[in-house]
Amino acid sequence: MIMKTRNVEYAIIGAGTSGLGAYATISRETDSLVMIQDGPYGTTCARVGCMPSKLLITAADYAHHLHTSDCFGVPASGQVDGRRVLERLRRERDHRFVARNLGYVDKIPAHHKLEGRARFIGPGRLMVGESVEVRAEKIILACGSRPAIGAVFEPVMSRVLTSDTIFELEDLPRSVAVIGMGVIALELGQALHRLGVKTTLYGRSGRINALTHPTMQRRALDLLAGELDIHPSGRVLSTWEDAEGAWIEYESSNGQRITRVFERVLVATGRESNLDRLGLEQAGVDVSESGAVRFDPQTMRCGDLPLFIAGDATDDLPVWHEAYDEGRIAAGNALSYPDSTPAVRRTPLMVFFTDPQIAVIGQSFRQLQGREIVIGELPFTSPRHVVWNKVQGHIQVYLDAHTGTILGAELLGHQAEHLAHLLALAITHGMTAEQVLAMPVYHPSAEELLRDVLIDAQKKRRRHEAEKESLSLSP
Ligand SMILES: Cc1cc2nc3c(=O)[nH]c(=O)nc-3n(C[C@H](O)[C@H](O)[C@H](O)COP(=O)(O)OP(=O)(O)OC[C@H]3O[C@@H](n4cnc5c(N)ncnc54)[C@H](O)[C@@H]3O)c2cc1C
Ligand SMILES: NC(=O)c1ccc[n+]([C@@H]2O[C@H](COP(=O)([O-])OP(=O)(O)OC[C@H]3O[C@@H](n4cnc5c(N)ncnc54)[C@H](O)[C@@H]3O)[C@@H](O)[C@H]2O)c1
Repeated sequence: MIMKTRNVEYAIIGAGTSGLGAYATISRETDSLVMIQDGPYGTTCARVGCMPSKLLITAADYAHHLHTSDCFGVPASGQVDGRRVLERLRRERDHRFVARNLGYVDKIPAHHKLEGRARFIGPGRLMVGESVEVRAEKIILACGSRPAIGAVFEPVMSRVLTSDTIFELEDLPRSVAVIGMGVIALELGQALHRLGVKTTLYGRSGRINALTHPTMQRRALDLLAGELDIHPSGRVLSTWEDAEGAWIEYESSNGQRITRVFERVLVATGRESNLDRLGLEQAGVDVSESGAVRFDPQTMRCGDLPLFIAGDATDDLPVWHEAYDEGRIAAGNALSYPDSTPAVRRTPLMVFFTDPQIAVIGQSFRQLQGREIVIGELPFTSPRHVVWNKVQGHIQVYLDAHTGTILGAELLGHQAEHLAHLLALAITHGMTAEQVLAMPVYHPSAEELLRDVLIDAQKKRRRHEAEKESLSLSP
Protein backbone atom coordinates (compact mmCIF):
# COMPACT_ATOMS: atom_id res chain seq x y z
CA MET A 1 0.00 0.00 0.00
CA ILE A 2 1.46 3.35 -1.05
CA MET A 3 1.15 5.80 1.83
CA LYS A 4 3.22 8.66 0.54
CA THR A 5 4.35 9.98 -2.85
CA ARG A 6 7.31 12.27 -3.30
CA ASN A 7 7.86 14.24 -6.48
CA VAL A 8 11.41 15.33 -7.13
CA GLU A 9 13.50 16.33 -10.08
CA TYR A 10 16.40 14.03 -9.19
CA ALA A 11 16.64 10.71 -7.36
CA ILE A 12 19.91 8.99 -6.55
CA ILE A 13 19.75 5.30 -5.68
CA GLY A 14 22.58 4.52 -3.26
CA ALA A 15 24.54 6.68 -0.80
CA GLY A 16 27.93 5.09 -1.41
CA THR A 17 30.95 6.80 -2.92
CA SER A 18 29.34 7.33 -6.32
CA GLY A 19 25.95 8.34 -4.90
CA LEU A 20 27.56 10.90 -2.61
CA GLY A 21 29.61 12.21 -5.54
CA ALA A 22 26.36 12.68 -7.46
CA TYR A 23 24.66 14.24 -4.44
CA ALA A 24 27.46 16.79 -3.95
CA THR A 25 27.04 17.94 -7.57
CA ILE A 26 23.24 18.04 -7.75
CA SER A 27 22.61 19.56 -4.31
CA ARG A 28 24.66 22.58 -5.33
CA GLU A 29 22.08 23.35 -8.03
CA THR A 30 18.69 22.33 -6.65
CA ASP A 31 16.74 21.36 -3.57
CA SER A 32 14.51 19.02 -5.56
CA LEU A 33 16.35 15.77 -4.99
CA VAL A 34 16.36 12.68 -2.86
CA MET A 35 19.11 10.15 -2.18
CA ILE A 36 17.75 6.71 -1.34
CA GLN A 37 19.85 4.36 0.74
CA ASP A 38 19.22 0.74 1.57
CA GLY A 39 21.21 -0.52 4.54
CA PRO A 40 23.78 1.29 6.63
CA TYR A 41 25.28 4.59 5.57
CA GLY A 42 29.07 4.85 5.57
CA THR A 43 29.92 3.48 2.08
CA THR A 44 31.32 0.12 1.02
CA CYS A 45 34.80 1.62 0.83
CA ALA A 46 34.91 2.77 4.46
CA ARG A 47 32.83 -0.01 6.06
CA VAL A 48 33.80 -3.22 4.30
CA GLY A 49 36.16 -2.30 1.45
CA CYS A 50 39.25 -0.18 0.91
CA MET A 51 39.79 0.98 4.48
CA PRO A 52 39.31 -2.14 6.66
CA SER A 53 41.21 -4.21 4.10
CA LYS A 54 44.17 -1.81 4.20
CA LEU A 55 44.05 -1.79 8.02
CA LEU A 56 44.24 -5.59 8.01
CA ILE A 57 47.11 -5.53 5.50
CA THR A 58 49.03 -3.06 7.65
CA ALA A 59 48.68 -5.29 10.72
CA ALA A 60 49.90 -8.16 8.55
CA ASP A 61 52.92 -6.11 7.43
CA TYR A 62 53.90 -5.64 11.07
CA ALA A 63 53.47 -9.36 11.70
CA HIS A 64 55.65 -10.06 8.66
CA HIS A 65 58.45 -7.91 10.09
CA LEU A 66 58.65 -10.37 12.99
CA HIS A 67 59.93 -12.96 10.52
CA THR A 68 61.98 -10.73 8.26
CA SER A 69 63.81 -8.25 10.47
CA ASP A 70 66.44 -10.69 11.71
CA CYS A 71 68.61 -10.18 8.61
CA PHE A 72 69.05 -6.53 9.68
CA GLY A 73 70.46 -7.68 13.01
CA VAL A 74 67.14 -6.88 14.62
CA PRO A 75 65.72 -10.20 15.78
CA ALA A 76 62.08 -9.79 16.76
CA SER A 77 59.83 -11.92 18.83
CA GLY A 78 56.16 -11.72 19.53
CA GLN A 79 52.94 -13.19 18.34
CA VAL A 80 49.79 -12.05 16.67
CA ASP A 81 46.82 -11.35 18.90
CA GLY A 82 43.99 -11.82 16.42
CA ARG A 83 41.35 -10.29 18.68
CA ARG A 84 43.39 -7.13 19.11
CA VAL A 85 44.15 -6.93 15.39
CA LEU A 86 40.45 -7.04 14.58
CA GLU A 87 39.42 -4.76 17.43
CA ARG A 88 41.90 -2.12 16.32
CA LEU A 89 40.83 -2.50 12.71
CA ARG A 90 37.19 -1.86 13.63
CA ARG A 91 38.08 0.99 15.98
CA GLU A 92 40.16 2.83 13.38
CA ARG A 93 37.68 2.10 10.64
CA ASP A 94 34.64 3.22 12.63
CA HIS A 95 36.15 6.23 14.38
CA ARG A 96 38.07 7.61 11.47
CA PHE A 97 36.75 6.54 8.10
CA VAL A 98 33.13 5.57 8.72
CA ALA A 99 32.60 8.38 11.24
CA ARG A 100 33.86 10.93 8.74
CA ASN A 101 31.42 9.67 6.18
CA LEU A 102 28.53 9.56 8.62
CA GLY A 103 29.38 13.11 9.67
CA TYR A 104 28.94 14.19 6.05
CA VAL A 105 25.66 12.29 5.70
CA ASP A 106 24.37 13.82 8.96
CA LYS A 107 24.78 17.28 7.49
CA ILE A 108 22.60 16.41 4.50
CA PRO A 109 19.12 17.90 5.05
CA ALA A 110 16.60 15.27 6.16
CA HIS A 111 14.31 15.89 3.17
CA HIS A 112 17.16 14.90 0.83
CA LYS A 113 17.48 11.43 2.40
CA LEU A 114 15.20 8.44 2.24
CA GLU A 115 15.93 5.05 3.74
CA GLY A 116 14.79 1.80 2.16
CA ARG A 117 15.36 -0.33 -0.90
CA ALA A 118 14.34 1.32 -4.16
CA ARG A 119 12.89 -0.55 -7.12
CA PHE A 120 11.25 0.66 -10.30
CA ILE A 121 7.51 0.37 -10.69
CA GLY A 122 7.46 2.32 -13.95
CA PRO A 123 9.52 4.84 -15.92
CA GLY A 124 10.53 7.58 -13.46
CA ARG A 125 8.65 5.82 -10.63
CA LEU A 126 10.38 4.15 -7.72
CA MET A 127 8.93 2.25 -4.83
CA VAL A 128 11.04 2.66 -1.70
CA GLY A 129 10.35 -0.02 0.84
CA GLU A 130 6.63 -0.78 0.87
CA SER A 131 5.10 2.59 1.52
CA VAL A 132 6.79 5.45 -0.31
CA GLU A 133 6.65 6.17 -4.00
CA VAL A 134 9.24 8.51 -5.46
CA ARG A 135 8.53 10.12 -8.82
CA ALA A 136 11.68 11.56 -10.29
CA GLU A 137 12.42 13.16 -13.63
CA LYS A 138 16.02 11.98 -13.64
CA ILE A 139 17.42 9.02 -11.76
CA ILE A 140 21.00 8.02 -10.99
CA LEU A 141 21.69 4.34 -10.40
CA ALA A 142 24.53 4.34 -7.88
CA CYS A 143 23.57 1.10 -6.19
CA GLY A 144 27.01 -0.58 -6.09
CA SER A 145 27.66 -4.32 -6.02
CA ARG A 146 27.79 -7.25 -3.61
CA PRO A 147 30.02 -10.32 -3.25
CA ALA A 148 29.10 -13.13 -5.63
CA ILE A 149 28.78 -16.52 -3.94
CA GLY A 150 28.43 -19.58 -6.17
CA ALA A 151 25.89 -22.30 -5.43
CA VAL A 152 28.72 -24.76 -4.75
CA PHE A 153 29.32 -23.03 -1.40
CA GLU A 154 25.74 -23.41 -0.16
CA PRO A 155 26.48 -26.51 1.96
CA VAL A 156 29.11 -24.55 3.94
CA MET A 157 27.32 -21.19 4.13
CA SER A 158 27.58 -21.04 7.92
CA ARG A 159 31.37 -20.97 7.52
CA VAL A 160 31.53 -18.74 4.45
CA LEU A 161 33.06 -15.30 4.83
CA THR A 162 33.08 -12.50 2.30
CA SER A 163 34.61 -9.05 2.42
CA ASP A 164 31.24 -7.96 3.88
CA THR A 165 31.62 -10.18 6.95
CA ILE A 166 35.29 -10.95 7.56
CA PHE A 167 36.07 -7.70 9.36
CA GLU A 168 33.38 -8.41 11.94
CA LEU A 169 35.06 -11.60 13.22
CA GLU A 170 35.90 -11.58 16.93
CA ASP A 171 39.12 -13.45 16.33
CA LEU A 172 41.17 -14.72 13.40
CA PRO A 173 40.28 -18.24 12.32
CA ARG A 174 42.89 -21.01 12.56
CA SER A 175 42.54 -21.87 8.90
CA VAL A 176 40.86 -20.45 5.84
CA ALA A 177 40.31 -21.50 2.24
CA VAL A 178 40.35 -18.42 0.03
CA ILE A 179 38.41 -18.94 -3.18
CA GLY A 180 39.54 -16.75 -6.07
CA MET A 181 42.76 -15.15 -7.18
CA GLY A 182 41.55 -11.61 -7.80
CA VAL A 183 42.51 -8.55 -5.84
CA ILE A 184 40.38 -9.31 -2.77
CA ALA A 185 41.60 -12.92 -2.56
CA LEU A 186 45.26 -11.91 -2.90
CA GLU A 187 45.15 -8.90 -0.57
CA LEU A 188 43.15 -10.59 2.18
CA GLY A 189 44.64 -14.06 1.62
CA GLN A 190 48.20 -12.79 2.02
CA ALA A 191 47.25 -10.68 5.04
CA LEU A 192 45.58 -13.64 6.77
CA HIS A 193 48.59 -15.85 6.02
CA ARG A 194 50.96 -13.25 7.48
CA LEU A 195 48.80 -12.97 10.55
CA GLY A 196 49.31 -16.66 11.16
CA VAL A 197 46.11 -18.09 9.67
CA LYS A 198 46.72 -21.34 7.79
CA THR A 199 45.61 -20.12 4.38
CA THR A 200 45.17 -21.85 1.02
CA LEU A 201 44.10 -20.01 -2.13
CA TYR A 202 42.07 -21.78 -4.81
CA GLY A 203 42.07 -19.99 -8.16
CA ARG A 204 40.23 -20.76 -11.36
CA SER A 205 42.00 -19.32 -14.39
CA GLY A 206 45.64 -19.72 -13.29
CA ARG A 207 46.20 -16.02 -13.93
CA ILE A 208 46.32 -12.80 -12.02
CA ASN A 209 44.07 -10.99 -14.43
CA ALA A 210 45.11 -7.39 -13.85
CA LEU A 211 48.56 -8.13 -15.30
CA THR A 212 48.37 -8.96 -18.97
CA HIS A 213 51.94 -9.50 -20.14
CA PRO A 214 52.78 -13.23 -19.82
CA THR A 215 56.10 -12.43 -18.10
CA MET A 216 54.39 -10.21 -15.56
CA GLN A 217 51.70 -12.80 -14.90
CA ARG A 218 54.25 -15.59 -14.46
CA ARG A 219 56.49 -13.59 -12.15
CA ALA A 220 53.59 -12.41 -10.02
CA LEU A 221 52.31 -15.92 -9.62
CA ASP A 222 55.79 -17.34 -8.91
CA LEU A 223 56.44 -14.71 -6.26
CA LEU A 224 53.11 -15.06 -4.51
CA ALA A 225 53.23 -18.85 -4.71
CA GLY A 226 56.69 -18.67 -3.12
CA GLU A 227 55.03 -17.39 0.03
CA LEU A 228 51.44 -18.60 -0.14
CA ASP A 229 49.84 -21.99 -0.61
CA ILE A 230 48.14 -21.42 -3.98
CA HIS A 231 46.34 -23.76 -6.35
CA PRO A 232 46.06 -21.34 -9.26
CA SER A 233 43.87 -23.14 -11.76
CA GLY A 234 41.01 -25.55 -11.38
CA ARG A 235 37.56 -25.55 -9.85
CA VAL A 236 35.79 -26.25 -6.62
CA LEU A 237 33.81 -29.44 -7.25
CA SER A 238 31.90 -29.67 -4.01
CA THR A 239 31.78 -28.53 -0.40
CA TRP A 240 30.29 -29.98 2.77
CA GLU A 241 30.41 -29.35 6.46
CA ASP A 242 30.97 -31.61 9.46
CA ALA A 243 32.28 -31.23 12.99
CA GLU A 244 35.82 -30.66 11.70
CA GLY A 245 34.85 -27.67 9.55
CA ALA A 246 34.14 -26.84 5.92
CA TRP A 247 35.47 -29.33 3.40
CA ILE A 248 36.55 -28.17 -0.05
CA GLU A 249 36.92 -30.66 -2.88
CA TYR A 250 38.93 -29.00 -5.64
CA GLU A 251 40.09 -30.32 -8.99
CA SER A 252 43.28 -28.75 -10.37
CA SER A 253 43.47 -28.17 -14.08
CA ASN A 254 45.93 -31.11 -14.23
CA GLY A 255 43.16 -33.40 -12.98
CA GLN A 256 44.47 -33.76 -9.43
CA ARG A 257 41.76 -33.77 -6.76
CA ILE A 258 42.51 -32.10 -3.45
CA THR A 259 40.16 -32.39 -0.49
CA ARG A 260 40.85 -30.38 2.65
CA VAL A 261 39.05 -29.04 5.63
CA PHE A 262 39.09 -25.42 6.89
CA GLU A 263 37.58 -23.49 9.74
CA ARG A 264 36.39 -20.79 7.34
CA VAL A 265 35.96 -20.24 3.61
CA LEU A 266 36.55 -16.74 2.24
CA VAL A 267 34.70 -16.48 -1.05
CA ALA A 268 36.34 -13.77 -3.17
CA THR A 269 35.17 -14.77 -6.62
CA GLY A 270 34.13 -11.34 -7.83
CA ARG A 271 31.19 -9.04 -7.20
CA GLU A 272 27.82 -8.71 -8.87
CA SER A 273 25.99 -5.49 -9.55
CA ASN A 274 22.94 -4.62 -7.45
CA LEU A 275 21.19 -3.48 -10.66
CA ASP A 276 19.47 -6.86 -10.83
CA ARG A 277 17.37 -5.92 -7.79
CA LEU A 278 16.05 -2.67 -9.24
CA GLY A 279 13.43 -4.08 -11.60
CA LEU A 280 14.95 -2.07 -14.44
CA GLU A 281 12.67 -3.63 -17.03
CA GLN A 282 9.84 -1.57 -15.43
CA ALA A 283 11.79 1.56 -16.33
CA GLY A 284 12.06 0.58 -19.98
CA VAL A 285 15.77 -0.16 -19.74
CA ASP A 286 17.37 -2.60 -22.11
CA VAL A 287 19.07 -5.12 -19.79
CA SER A 288 21.41 -7.66 -21.36
CA GLU A 289 21.23 -11.36 -20.54
CA SER A 290 24.15 -10.95 -18.12
CA GLY A 291 22.20 -8.21 -16.32
CA ALA A 292 24.39 -5.39 -17.64
CA VAL A 293 22.96 -2.07 -18.76
CA ARG A 294 24.31 -0.24 -21.79
CA PHE A 295 25.63 3.21 -21.00
CA ASP A 296 28.01 5.78 -22.40
CA PRO A 297 31.15 5.86 -20.18
CA GLN A 298 31.72 9.52 -21.01
CA THR A 299 28.30 10.72 -19.92
CA MET A 300 27.18 7.74 -17.79
CA ARG A 301 23.80 8.04 -19.51
CA CYS A 302 21.78 4.90 -20.29
CA GLY A 303 20.69 5.26 -23.92
CA ASP A 304 18.36 8.23 -24.42
CA LEU A 305 16.62 7.78 -21.11
CA PRO A 306 16.83 10.24 -18.22
CA LEU A 307 18.70 7.51 -16.38
CA PHE A 308 22.35 7.61 -15.40
CA ILE A 309 24.64 5.04 -13.83
CA ALA A 310 27.72 5.36 -11.64
CA GLY A 311 30.22 3.38 -9.60
CA ASP A 312 30.41 -0.37 -9.08
CA ALA A 313 26.87 -0.81 -10.40
CA THR A 314 28.50 -0.79 -13.84
CA ASP A 315 31.08 -3.61 -13.41
CA ASP A 316 33.46 -1.31 -15.27
CA LEU A 317 36.44 0.24 -13.38
CA PRO A 318 35.19 -0.82 -9.95
CA VAL A 319 37.60 1.31 -7.93
CA TRP A 320 37.01 4.20 -5.56
CA HIS A 321 38.28 7.19 -7.53
CA GLU A 322 36.33 6.11 -10.61
CA ALA A 323 33.16 5.62 -8.55
CA TYR A 324 33.40 9.17 -7.24
CA ASP A 325 34.15 10.59 -10.70
CA GLU A 326 31.30 8.66 -12.25
CA GLY A 327 28.87 9.98 -9.65
CA ARG A 328 29.84 13.51 -10.58
CA ILE A 329 29.79 12.85 -14.34
CA ALA A 330 26.35 11.22 -14.09
CA ALA A 331 25.07 14.12 -11.97
CA GLY A 332 26.48 16.76 -14.31
CA ASN A 333 24.75 15.15 -17.26
CA ALA A 334 21.52 14.63 -15.34
CA LEU A 335 21.54 18.36 -14.57
CA SER A 336 22.00 19.25 -18.23
CA TYR A 337 19.63 16.56 -19.60
CA PRO A 338 18.77 16.18 -22.49
CA ASP A 339 22.06 17.87 -23.38
CA SER A 340 25.17 16.01 -22.37
CA THR A 341 28.82 16.81 -22.01
CA PRO A 342 31.23 13.92 -22.54
CA ALA A 343 33.78 13.77 -19.74
CA VAL A 344 37.45 13.05 -20.30
CA ARG A 345 38.05 9.93 -18.24
CA ARG A 346 41.20 9.58 -16.19
CA THR A 347 44.20 7.46 -17.06
CA PRO A 348 43.40 3.93 -15.87
CA LEU A 349 45.15 3.08 -12.60
CA MET A 350 44.81 -0.06 -10.53
CA VAL A 351 46.90 -1.06 -7.52
CA PHE A 352 46.82 -4.36 -5.63
CA PHE A 353 48.02 -3.79 -2.07
CA THR A 354 49.79 -7.12 -1.93
CA ASP A 355 53.47 -7.51 -1.12
CA PRO A 356 54.99 -7.05 -3.62
CA GLN A 357 52.36 -4.71 -4.94
CA ILE A 358 50.84 -5.09 -8.40
CA ALA A 359 49.94 -2.03 -10.48
CA VAL A 360 48.64 -1.47 -13.98
CA ILE A 361 48.66 2.04 -15.41
CA GLY A 362 47.36 3.42 -18.70
CA GLN A 363 46.96 0.83 -21.42
CA SER A 364 47.86 -2.71 -20.50
CA PHE A 365 50.11 -4.86 -22.69
CA ARG A 366 47.01 -6.69 -23.95
CA GLN A 367 45.28 -3.45 -24.93
CA LEU A 368 48.36 -2.40 -26.89
CA GLN A 369 48.33 -5.47 -29.11
CA GLY A 370 48.54 -4.43 -32.74
CA ARG A 371 50.29 -1.17 -31.91
CA GLU A 372 54.01 -0.66 -32.50
CA ILE A 373 55.51 -0.41 -29.03
CA VAL A 374 58.82 -0.97 -27.28
CA ILE A 375 58.99 -2.39 -23.78
CA GLY A 376 61.40 -1.06 -21.20
CA GLU A 377 61.76 -3.70 -18.52
CA LEU A 378 63.87 -4.43 -15.49
CA PRO A 379 63.80 -6.37 -12.26
CA PHE A 380 62.11 -4.24 -9.59
CA THR A 381 65.42 -3.25 -8.02
CA SER A 382 67.09 0.05 -7.23
CA PRO A 383 69.78 0.76 -4.64
CA ARG A 384 66.94 1.84 -2.37
CA HIS A 385 65.15 -1.48 -2.85
CA VAL A 386 68.41 -3.22 -1.95
CA VAL A 387 68.58 -1.15 1.26
CA TRP A 388 65.02 -2.21 2.06
CA ASN A 389 65.88 -5.83 1.24
CA LYS A 390 62.89 -5.79 -1.12
CA VAL A 391 64.32 -6.68 -4.51
CA GLN A 392 61.62 -8.95 -5.85
CA GLY A 393 59.50 -8.10 -8.82
CA HIS A 394 59.56 -6.70 -12.30
CA ILE A 395 58.59 -3.52 -14.13
CA GLN A 396 57.51 -3.05 -17.73
CA VAL A 397 56.85 0.32 -19.36
CA TYR A 398 55.29 0.49 -22.82
CA LEU A 399 56.35 3.30 -25.17
CA ASP A 400 55.00 4.22 -28.55
CA ALA A 401 57.82 3.03 -30.82
CA HIS A 402 57.66 6.15 -33.02
CA THR A 403 57.20 8.97 -30.56
CA GLY A 404 58.51 7.59 -27.28
CA THR A 405 55.23 8.57 -25.57
CA ILE A 406 54.54 6.50 -22.47
CA LEU A 407 51.36 4.53 -23.07
CA GLY A 408 51.14 2.15 -20.17
CA ALA A 409 52.96 0.05 -17.61
CA GLU A 410 52.65 -3.12 -15.56
CA LEU A 411 54.44 -3.25 -12.22
CA LEU A 412 55.16 -5.87 -9.61
CA GLY A 413 57.28 -4.67 -6.73
CA HIS A 414 57.68 -3.16 -3.30
CA GLN A 415 55.77 0.12 -2.98
CA ALA A 416 54.92 0.02 -6.68
CA GLU A 417 51.98 2.35 -5.92
CA HIS A 418 54.29 5.38 -5.91
CA LEU A 419 55.92 4.71 -9.28
CA ALA A 420 52.44 3.88 -10.58
CA HIS A 421 51.21 7.35 -9.66
CA LEU A 422 54.21 9.02 -11.30
CA LEU A 423 53.59 7.01 -14.44
CA ALA A 424 49.89 7.93 -14.33
CA LEU A 425 50.88 11.59 -14.19
CA ALA A 426 53.22 11.18 -17.15
CA ILE A 427 50.61 9.31 -19.20
CA THR A 428 47.89 11.83 -18.32
CA HIS A 429 50.05 14.60 -19.71
CA GLY A 430 51.07 12.64 -22.80
CA MET A 431 54.72 12.74 -21.79
CA THR A 432 57.50 10.97 -23.61
CA ALA A 433 60.18 8.94 -21.85
CA GLU A 434 62.63 11.71 -22.68
CA GLN A 435 60.48 14.32 -20.94
CA VAL A 436 60.15 12.23 -17.81
CA LEU A 437 63.89 11.62 -17.85
CA ALA A 438 64.39 15.38 -17.61
CA MET A 439 63.02 15.42 -14.06
CA PRO A 440 65.46 15.24 -11.15
CA VAL A 441 65.72 11.87 -9.42
CA TYR A 442 67.19 11.74 -5.97
CA HIS A 443 69.72 9.13 -4.96
CA PRO A 444 69.03 6.65 -3.48
CA SER A 445 65.30 6.59 -4.15
CA ALA A 446 62.87 4.06 -5.61
CA GLU A 447 62.30 6.55 -8.45
CA GLU A 448 65.75 5.63 -9.79
CA LEU A 449 64.10 2.46 -11.01
CA LEU A 450 61.67 4.49 -13.10
CA ARG A 451 64.57 6.43 -14.59
CA ASP A 452 66.46 3.21 -15.38
CA VAL A 453 63.51 1.46 -16.98
CA LEU A 454 62.84 4.50 -19.17
CA ILE A 455 66.51 4.56 -20.22
CA ASP A 456 66.14 0.88 -21.14
CA ALA A 457 63.01 1.68 -23.15
CA GLN A 458 64.75 4.55 -24.92
CA LYS A 459 67.68 2.29 -25.89
CA LYS A 460 65.28 -0.23 -27.34
CA ARG A 461 63.44 2.46 -29.21
CA ARG A 462 66.64 3.71 -30.80
CA ARG A 463 67.53 0.13 -31.75
CA HIS A 464 64.03 -0.35 -33.15
CA GLU A 465 64.33 2.83 -35.22
CA ALA A 466 67.78 1.81 -36.49
CA GLU A 467 66.50 -1.63 -37.49
CA LYS A 468 63.57 -0.10 -39.33
CA GLU A 469 65.85 2.32 -41.11
CA SER A 470 68.26 -0.39 -42.21
CA LEU A 471 65.29 -2.47 -43.42
CA SER A 472 63.97 0.42 -45.46
CA LEU A 473 67.44 1.00 -46.98
CA SER A 474 68.08 -2.66 -47.84
CA PRO A 475 67.40 -3.42 -51.52
C1 LIG B 1 37.20 -5.55 0.06
C2 LIG B 1 37.27 -4.39 -0.89
C3 LIG B 1 38.41 -3.63 -0.95
C4 LIG B 1 38.49 -2.55 -1.80
N1 LIG B 1 39.65 -1.85 -1.86
C5 LIG B 1 39.76 -0.82 -2.71
C6 LIG B 1 40.94 -0.06 -2.76
O1 LIG B 1 41.90 -0.32 -2.02
N2 LIG B 1 41.00 0.98 -3.62
C7 LIG B 1 39.96 1.28 -4.45
O2 LIG B 1 40.08 2.23 -5.23
N3 LIG B 1 38.82 0.58 -4.42
C8 LIG B 1 38.69 -0.46 -3.57
N4 LIG B 1 37.53 -1.16 -3.52
C9 LIG B 1 36.43 -0.77 -4.42
C10 LIG B 1 35.62 0.42 -3.87
O3 LIG B 1 35.27 0.16 -2.54
C11 LIG B 1 34.39 0.62 -4.72
O4 LIG B 1 34.78 0.89 -6.04
C12 LIG B 1 33.48 1.74 -4.26
O5 LIG B 1 33.19 1.61 -2.91
C13 LIG B 1 32.18 1.73 -5.06
O6 LIG B 1 31.32 2.73 -4.63
P1 LIG B 1 29.80 2.72 -5.11
O7 LIG B 1 29.21 4.02 -4.73
O8 LIG B 1 29.69 2.30 -6.50
O9 LIG B 1 29.11 1.57 -4.25
P2 LIG B 1 28.77 1.49 -2.69
O10 LIG B 1 29.68 2.26 -1.84
O11 LIG B 1 28.62 0.03 -2.43
O12 LIG B 1 27.34 2.19 -2.59
C14 LIG B 1 26.17 1.64 -3.11
C15 LIG B 1 25.08 1.81 -2.06
O13 LIG B 1 23.82 1.59 -2.68
C16 LIG B 1 22.99 0.89 -1.77
N5 LIG B 1 21.93 0.24 -2.54
C17 LIG B 1 22.04 -0.87 -3.33
N6 LIG B 1 20.86 -1.16 -3.89
C18 LIG B 1 19.99 -0.22 -3.45
C19 LIG B 1 18.60 0.01 -3.67
N7 LIG B 1 17.89 -0.80 -4.46
N8 LIG B 1 18.01 1.05 -3.06
C20 LIG B 1 18.73 1.89 -2.25
N9 LIG B 1 20.04 1.71 -2.01
C21 LIG B 1 20.66 0.68 -2.60
C22 LIG B 1 23.94 -0.08 -1.11
O14 LIG B 1 23.43 -0.54 0.12
C23 LIG B 1 25.19 0.78 -0.93
O15 LIG B 1 25.20 1.42 0.31
C24 LIG B 1 37.39 -2.23 -2.64
C25 LIG B 1 36.22 -2.98 -2.57
C26 LIG B 1 36.15 -4.04 -1.70
C27 LIG B 1 34.88 -4.83 -1.62
N1 LIG C 1 43.22 -2.56 -4.28
C1 LIG C 1 42.05 -2.33 -4.85
O1 LIG C 1 41.86 -1.39 -5.61
C2 LIG C 1 40.90 -3.24 -4.58
C3 LIG C 1 40.95 -4.13 -3.52
C4 LIG C 1 39.89 -4.98 -3.32
C5 LIG C 1 38.79 -4.93 -4.18
N2 LIG C 1 38.76 -4.05 -5.19
C6 LIG C 1 37.63 -4.03 -6.15
O2 LIG C 1 36.70 -5.05 -5.86
C7 LIG C 1 36.38 -5.76 -7.04
C8 LIG C 1 36.08 -7.19 -6.71
O3 LIG C 1 37.27 -7.90 -6.32
P1 LIG C 1 37.33 -9.48 -6.42
O4 LIG C 1 38.71 -9.89 -6.05
O5 LIG C 1 36.18 -10.09 -5.70
O6 LIG C 1 37.02 -9.74 -7.94
P2 LIG C 1 37.98 -9.99 -9.18
O7 LIG C 1 37.09 -9.96 -10.36
O8 LIG C 1 39.17 -9.11 -9.14
O9 LIG C 1 38.52 -11.47 -8.97
C9 LIG C 1 37.68 -12.58 -8.90
C10 LIG C 1 38.56 -13.80 -9.04
O10 LIG C 1 37.80 -14.93 -8.70
C11 LIG C 1 38.06 -15.93 -9.66
N3 LIG C 1 36.91 -16.84 -9.62
C12 LIG C 1 35.66 -16.59 -10.06
N4 LIG C 1 34.88 -17.66 -9.81
C13 LIG C 1 35.65 -18.59 -9.21
C14 LIG C 1 35.42 -19.88 -8.69
N5 LIG C 1 34.23 -20.45 -8.75
N6 LIG C 1 36.46 -20.53 -8.14
C15 LIG C 1 37.68 -19.96 -8.06
N7 LIG C 1 37.95 -18.75 -8.52
C16 LIG C 1 36.95 -18.06 -9.09
C17 LIG C 1 38.26 -15.21 -10.95
O11 LIG C 1 38.96 -15.99 -11.87
C18 LIG C 1 39.08 -14.00 -10.45
O12 LIG C 1 40.43 -14.32 -10.37
C19 LIG C 1 37.58 -5.61 -7.94
O13 LIG C 1 37.19 -5.59 -9.28
C20 LIG C 1 38.23 -4.33 -7.51
O14 LIG C 1 38.02 -3.31 -8.40
C21 LIG C 1 39.81 -3.21 -5.42
